[in-house]
Amino acid sequence: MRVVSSKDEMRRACRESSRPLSLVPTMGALHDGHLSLVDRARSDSSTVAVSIFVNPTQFGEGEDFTEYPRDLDADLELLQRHGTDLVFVPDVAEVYPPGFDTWVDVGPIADRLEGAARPGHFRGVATVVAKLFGIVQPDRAYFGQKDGQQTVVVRKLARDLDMGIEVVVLPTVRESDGLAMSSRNVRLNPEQRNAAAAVYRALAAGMNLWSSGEADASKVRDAVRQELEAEPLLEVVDYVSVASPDSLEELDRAGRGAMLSTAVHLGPIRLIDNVIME
Ligand SMILES: Nc1ncnc2c1ncn2[C@@H]1O[C@H](COP(=O)(O)OP(=O)(O)OP(=O)(O)O)[C@@H](O)[C@H]1O
Ligand SMILES: CC(C)(CO)[C@@H](O)C(=O)[O-]
Ligand code: BAL
Repeated sequence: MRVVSSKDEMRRACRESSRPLSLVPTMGALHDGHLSLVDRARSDSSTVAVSIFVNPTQFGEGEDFTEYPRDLDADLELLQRHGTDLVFVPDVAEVYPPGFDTWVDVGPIADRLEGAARPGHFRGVATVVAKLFGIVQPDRAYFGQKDGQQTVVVRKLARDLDMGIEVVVLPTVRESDGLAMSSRNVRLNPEQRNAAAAVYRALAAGMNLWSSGEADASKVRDAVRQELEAEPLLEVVDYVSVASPDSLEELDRAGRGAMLSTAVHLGPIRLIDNVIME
C-alpha cells in the first residue's frame, strides 16, 4: 500500500496503475461503513484508491471542523488490511493552494435539506469531489447511502460535467440497534449513544406507516417527528422530509423510490439518516 500526500505524485501513481481504478473518498476516522465501500471497490477493480481529507470548505462557521475525529494511524492499518493500493492524504494547502478560486455549484438540489441547514456545504463537497476526481481520474467512485443527498449531488456533478466516472452508491451500514455508523458517533456519551437509536426507529416508524398503505407524506413525516420528539435528548430536529429522489423536492404523496430523511442535534453532534421507500 502506498501513501501519498502530493497531488502530482497521486496523479502519476494513478496513471501508472492498472484499470479499472476505483476511488473511495472519505474524511477518515474509518468504520465498517467506509470499509464496506473499500471492500466492494476491491472486488470490482484492479486498483483501489482511498482519499482521507477533512475538507474545510464543506464546514460552515461554528461547525465541527476542528473537533472532527481524526486517527490516521488506525485508518492506514485498516486500509492495508482491506487491500487498498493507494491512499491519498493531502493537507489543506495542497488541495487549496493560494489563489484557488474556482467553485462547483450544482444548482437548487444543493439548497434543500442538508444544504438549507448547512449553507455552502454542498458547494464545498462538490468542489472537493471534482478535484479528487480530477487528480485520481477513477473509472468508478463509491459513496454511502447514509449521506443520501450527497449521492444525488455527486451523481449530478459527474453527469453534468461529463466526467465519465461511474458513481456507485452502497447501502448504509448500521449498528445492531439501527444507528447508522458515522465517524462522529464516537463523540456521543453512553446516554446520548442510547438516545441516538431513536433516529432510525423514527424512520422505521414512518416506513411502517407507508408500508401499511398511508401515502399522505405529511402523515408519514408526522409519524417520524412524533417518534423523534419522544426522545428527550434529541434537542432539535432540523427537518423530516419525504422527497423526490432526483430533485429532492418535498412530495405530497409518498411513492416508491422517495427518500425519507431526517437530521437531528444530539449532544455535541448532528446526526443524519435516511431510508428509501421501497
Ligand atoms: N454507515 C455508513 N454506511 C455506508 N457508507 C457510509 C457510512 N458512513 C459513511 N459512509 C460513506 O463513507 C464515505 C465517507 O464518509 P465520511 O468520511 O464523511 O464518514 P461519515 O462516517 O459519514 O462521517 P460523518 O457522518 O461524521 O460525516 C461517504 O460516501 C459516506 O456516505
Ligand atoms: C465525499 C466527501 C469525502 C467529500 O469531502 C465527504 O463529504 C464525505 O466523507 O462524505
Ligand atoms: N459525510 C458528510 C460529511 C460532512 O458531514 O461534512
